[in-house]
Amino acid sequence: MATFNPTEFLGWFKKAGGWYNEKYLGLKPFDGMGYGAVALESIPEDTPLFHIPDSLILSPFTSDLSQKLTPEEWERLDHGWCKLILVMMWESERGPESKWSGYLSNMPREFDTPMMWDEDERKDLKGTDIEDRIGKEEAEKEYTEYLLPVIKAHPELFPSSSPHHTLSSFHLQGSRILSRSFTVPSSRFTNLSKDQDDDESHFSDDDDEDQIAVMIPFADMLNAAFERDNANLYTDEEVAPGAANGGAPGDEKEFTMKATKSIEKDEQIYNTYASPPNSELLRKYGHVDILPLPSDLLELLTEEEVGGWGYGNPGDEVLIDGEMVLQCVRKGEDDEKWEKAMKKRIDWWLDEGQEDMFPLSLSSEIDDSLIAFIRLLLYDQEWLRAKKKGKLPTTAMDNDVAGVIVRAVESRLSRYDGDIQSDLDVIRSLPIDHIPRPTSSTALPSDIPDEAKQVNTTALRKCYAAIVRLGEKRILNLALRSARAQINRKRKAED
Ligand SMILES: C[S@@+](CC[C@H](N)C(=O)[O-])C[C@H]1O[C@@H](n2cnc3c(N)ncnc32)[C@H](O)[C@@H]1O
Repeated sequence: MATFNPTEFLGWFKKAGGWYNEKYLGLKPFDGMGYGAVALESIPEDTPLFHIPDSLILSPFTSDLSQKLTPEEWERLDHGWCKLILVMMWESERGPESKWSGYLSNMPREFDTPMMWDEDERKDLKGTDIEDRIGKEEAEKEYTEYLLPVIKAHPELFPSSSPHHTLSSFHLQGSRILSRSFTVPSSRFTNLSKDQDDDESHFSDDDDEDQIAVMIPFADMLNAAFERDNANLYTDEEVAPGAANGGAPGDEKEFTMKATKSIEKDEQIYNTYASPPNSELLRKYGHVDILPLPSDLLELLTEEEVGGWGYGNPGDEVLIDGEMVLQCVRKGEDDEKWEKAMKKRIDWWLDEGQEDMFPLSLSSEIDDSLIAFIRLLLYDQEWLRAKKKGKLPTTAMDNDVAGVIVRAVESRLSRYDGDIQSDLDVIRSLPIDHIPRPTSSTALPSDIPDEAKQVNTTALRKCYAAIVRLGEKRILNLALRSARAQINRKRKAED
């Protein structure tokens, strides 16, 4: 992250039409977090911190790249983040001529997400929810299939000698999008051109449904940590007229970052990344959240699971795959007829807008939708009622449901190589103060000398992977205990 130059970035931002609250907000490095925003004075709640006109958002709609390609070429790029990545490559290629030059030249060039780990390091993620979601091979296929043909066909836009559109540049831009983009309705941009074109014919209602990833300069300078957010990004409809810019709103649409609480001088200004579990934090951003776990959560764990290390991410989750649940419902050798019957039920479930991945969290309650899904597969009565009334199955836990949960969780646990003890050994090999984690004004307690905080990258990656595994195993063990307790309760009642 050493490429960031705050003076250059802020100068570019203002010149390009953005506004920020110079009285209250500064940018400075935070240990283990790269740069972030800091309160220069005590900030009252609701204070606008900066705002970004829509035209300053870097997106396939705001860049001119689409006009340099044929409509067919542009259409063919309509795949995942292909358009945005190519736009970022081309705008980087243009250097100072690009409207986003001061933004792109100040973006990080190095990432610590598992996508960038070597094969050995990635093995530490075996069994976790990240294991199958890194997607390196799929991403590279996307580069070869969709981007490379356009890049090769347009040497005037993408000169062959340039470093800006190689495979490694593709990974760089992809990592930037993964960790810094915002999702907005595409109608925001299509309506923009609608107003300009004064032609409504080619805008359908469906446009409102589409969400696209875009890069919002400055908004992506804020770090985040579990339940520490004190600022939020608002669209203009959500901001009172005249609040932004400290005065009259501009003619153009814009996004505004506002303080959602009063913020003390020198405190870090945090946005929210929606408190994802550590597996998602690591996959997307390359870090994990560790906090001292509150006593009510610690009480749910055994002494062995806490292991003298009472930290974790209270927002942790493990996903149980519907396919695995189906296999656990299967009793012995089922035939083709059974498969077909189950497929019907699962199709119905999905048509009802339900997910087929079920989150378990650090709680003794089992997710209602997992129970309902199991009941749908287990009981013909539930299926007939569901189909007839168009209602989801009930969410009552009984012995058979608990039995399926036990089998599914045991099967999920068997995917890891080691046990909780081995994870704790890796984690405890690093002093807690050497693992980046947020305090209010700096990332690490300031009385630790800088040299002592230096941790080698491999050791930190190993530790992050172990923290993800530990968080998941704690949750799975807890779910196992809850389901077994249900079975025991029933047995006792029967006795
Ligand atoms: C949206 S950017 C925030 C700005 C970034 N720190 C920078 O210097 O450009 C997200 C990245 O910031 C870092 N980050 C954010 N919150 C963090 C946290 N709680 N702990 C460690 N790193 C964090 C991670 O590297 C993440 O990928």
